[in-house]
Amino acid sequence: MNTNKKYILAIDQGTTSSRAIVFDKNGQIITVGQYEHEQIFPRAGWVEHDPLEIWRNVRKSVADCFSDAEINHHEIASVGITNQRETAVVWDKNTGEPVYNAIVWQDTRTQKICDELAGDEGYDKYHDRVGLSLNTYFAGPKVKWILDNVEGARERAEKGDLLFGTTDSWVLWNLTGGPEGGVHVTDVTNASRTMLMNIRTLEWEKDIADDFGIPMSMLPEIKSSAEVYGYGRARGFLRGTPIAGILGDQQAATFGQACFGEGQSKNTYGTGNFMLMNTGTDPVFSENGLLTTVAYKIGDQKQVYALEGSIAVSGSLIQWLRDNLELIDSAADSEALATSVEDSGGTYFVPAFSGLFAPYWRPDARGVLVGMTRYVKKAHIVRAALEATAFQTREVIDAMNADSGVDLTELRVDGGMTANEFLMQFQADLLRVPVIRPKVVETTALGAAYAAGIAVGFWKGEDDVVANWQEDKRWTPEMDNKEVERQYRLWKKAVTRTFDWVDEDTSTE
Ligand SMILES: Nc1ncnc2c1ncn2[C@@H]1O[C@H](COP(=O)(O)OP(=O)(O)O)[C@@H](O)[C@H]1O
Ligand SMILES: O=P(O)(O)OC[C@H](O)CO
Repeated sequence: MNTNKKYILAIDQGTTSSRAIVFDKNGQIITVGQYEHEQIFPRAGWVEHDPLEIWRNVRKSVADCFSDAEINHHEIASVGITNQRETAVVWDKNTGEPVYNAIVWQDTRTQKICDELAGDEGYDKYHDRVGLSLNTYFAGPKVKWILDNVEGARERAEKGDLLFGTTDSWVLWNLTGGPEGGVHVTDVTNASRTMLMNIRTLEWEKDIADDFGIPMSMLPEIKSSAEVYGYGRARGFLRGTPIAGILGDQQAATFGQACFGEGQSKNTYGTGNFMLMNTGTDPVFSENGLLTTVAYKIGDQKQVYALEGSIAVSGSLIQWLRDNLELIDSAADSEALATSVEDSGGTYFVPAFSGLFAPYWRPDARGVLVGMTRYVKKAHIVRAALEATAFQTREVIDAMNADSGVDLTELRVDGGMTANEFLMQFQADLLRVPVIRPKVVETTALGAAYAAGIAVGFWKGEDDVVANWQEDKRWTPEMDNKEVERQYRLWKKAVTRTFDWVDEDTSTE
């Protein structure tokens, strides 16, 4: 291998921002470029991003990295891409113009589409083939919505002019040349979030695509998570550089956290919360509201599966307290406020803003703040909002335990909210096991970097990932168990108050 190649570049196209991060051989961060993009809320329940803004931000993030560290593409061995999953982009392959904004994973406008597809057979009708139940969360229904609602889109799609991709595919296609030879590919982990891929064969299910009215010509080619997909376009910053890793962001974090053994788990605390448990080389089908997903596939090795507990709203509740209620000036302020009071003053905040995801999957739920009295101050509400993340995680872990029989002995954590020490301590209290944060908390980008590095021989394999992983801090349970169970019981009672809120006549379109 060429010794000039000292680094791997990871592009993390997340829900709130796009980042580029340069890593060295020890998995340490050299430099970061980051740009936030606009969150577009055209109606209640709708969430969109501008794909062109995202692509612009990716380019700017890469340029910032190169200028900060005074490096160029000659020193980059390969590029890995990781991304917010399920967010659907449809664009014209001749012009590179999106036909509509990206419809984001949190968006609930496709409820009617899911109801109609479910018909008499129910929401689980594809579960055995794709590992998922019909839900607004996944990409397939969003593509159908675009084809059904954007004028002329279906005809253009049927003519073969339109392409679909999650944001990994969108970024890869643009990086590799766009209309001039762009590569239209996704990886198995992202494809496993569309409802269109067979979870065992890792191939598109034509029957299901037909049910959704999605022409096969729109779908990207499904490849492994670590192989060379293409090379940076001639006039870009990454000219000639192999793009060699793609993992959906939660799978990338699982990889970056070195969860390679069956039963090993990580929990990422970002916009939402996503816990994944490695279940080995055969899919496990949940009976407790978890998703079956592909964790990773390295080149032509057999794929590894995971059970996933997805929580739609965690860090975004803190953003909402900041932006919509203006209770705090910054997300970090939530910690000082929460610890200025002894407890949540009897309040419980269930942020069912997009319905409830795991383990309930209740699209009819909406957010509630219960237990309010005149005693309650803003600090109690902020504390309840932080505690909500930990309670939701406990519910997911209970479901994991029921499905897998694995008793968690520790939890590896990462993501923006793990900066909050109060939350981490409360999490350890609720779970009764140590919560452990690694030194590099950018595990999402790191996981994609590892996949890309392994594909080109920069790293040898998973052993290098394990060797580079280092513990930074751990929180151990302190709260009295009786008190934990009392609060957890009240939390569950609060959850039941969110159900059945959306009536037949509530518009979701
Ligand atoms: N100190 C903090 N306390 C609580 N929440 C925080 C803190 N710092 C960041 N967050 C939350 O973490 C989220 C950002 O985490 P990040 O991992 O960057 O998210 P994503 O990858 O989903 O864009 C935001 O929703 C923010 O509100
Ligand atoms: O971009 P994040 O970190 O909020 O992750 C989004 C998830 O991939 C959605 O499934």
